[in-house]
Amino acid sequence: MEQLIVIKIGGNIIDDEAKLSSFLKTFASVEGKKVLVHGGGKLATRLSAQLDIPQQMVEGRRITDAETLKVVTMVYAGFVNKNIVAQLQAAGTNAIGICGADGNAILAHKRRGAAIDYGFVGDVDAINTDLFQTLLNQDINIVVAPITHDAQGQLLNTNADTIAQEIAKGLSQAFDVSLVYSFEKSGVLRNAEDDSTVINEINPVSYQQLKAEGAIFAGMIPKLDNAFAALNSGVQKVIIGKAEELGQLIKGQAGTTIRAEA
Ligand SMILES: Nc1ncnc2c1ncn2[C@@H]1O[C@H](COP(=O)(O)OP(=O)(O)O)[C@@H](O)[C@H]1O
Ligand SMILES: CC(=O)N[C@@H](CCC(=O)OP(=O)(O)O)C(=O)O
Repeated sequence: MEQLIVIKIGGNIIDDEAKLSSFLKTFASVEGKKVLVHGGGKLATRLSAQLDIPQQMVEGRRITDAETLKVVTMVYAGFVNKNIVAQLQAAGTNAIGICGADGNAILAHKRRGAAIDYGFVGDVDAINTDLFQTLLNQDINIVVAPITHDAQGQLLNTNADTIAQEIAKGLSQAFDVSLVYSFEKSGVLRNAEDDSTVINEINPVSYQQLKAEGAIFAGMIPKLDNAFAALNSGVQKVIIGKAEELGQLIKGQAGTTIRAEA
């Protein structure tokens, strides 16, 4: 099967003009079919503060009220998405920027049954694989913002790590998919403050141990949960590592490789 790389770019890189620009140049030079998923949570939080809209995160998920939904849509599906596409055009690679409502790319429903009310947060129901395949077959890179829709006119906010996992999973019938979570650190670290402590491989058993020891915490927990979910649903390879090392990550020469079995 033909290869497809789904790459998620972390919030701290999005927030750093120089790092983002360098990452996008590397991304543009990667051969083959690619999807880039981004968020922009830090910028959304900053803009909300400027607009006096209080923000609350629960387990890495933003409680999204009606005003916050407007901010995140403007930030993710607006500035961040279009800035990335413009930079990819400048780097000589064609790209199209979409959110989940565009071309019915990602259908979701408002989260239900949770102990707390997350507001306009969406859980994914379906990826429009035909749309992704049509664009990829035209050699157009797809840049995806983490805003979904429910087909009833409601936009929803969905975590970007989850969007990357769902796209990777959805396209794994048609492609041999590698999923790369790139962010500001060198991989999953034994000591989250020490970039020299990269763990080369993680499996479900070592994951539970590292979590129990407190070595894996915060945003890394949902990231790894998404990584295992992808591997258990047909995705061939999942790698977590440094955005600056994208080339090596894709070749499996850097970062942390996630394994479905011990
Ligand atoms: N063992 C670990 N190794 C690396 N990062 C970790 C670890 N445990 C927790 N983290 C935290 O997880 C964060 C990454 O999660 P998150 O901020 O959600 O990702 P992203 O940058 O992709 O949006 C890191 O910035 C780091 O603070
Ligand atoms: C529901 C939910 O939490 N959505 C996320 C989407 C953005 C995101 O995931 O961005 P980063 O990857 O930059 O953190 C949020 O609004 O923060």
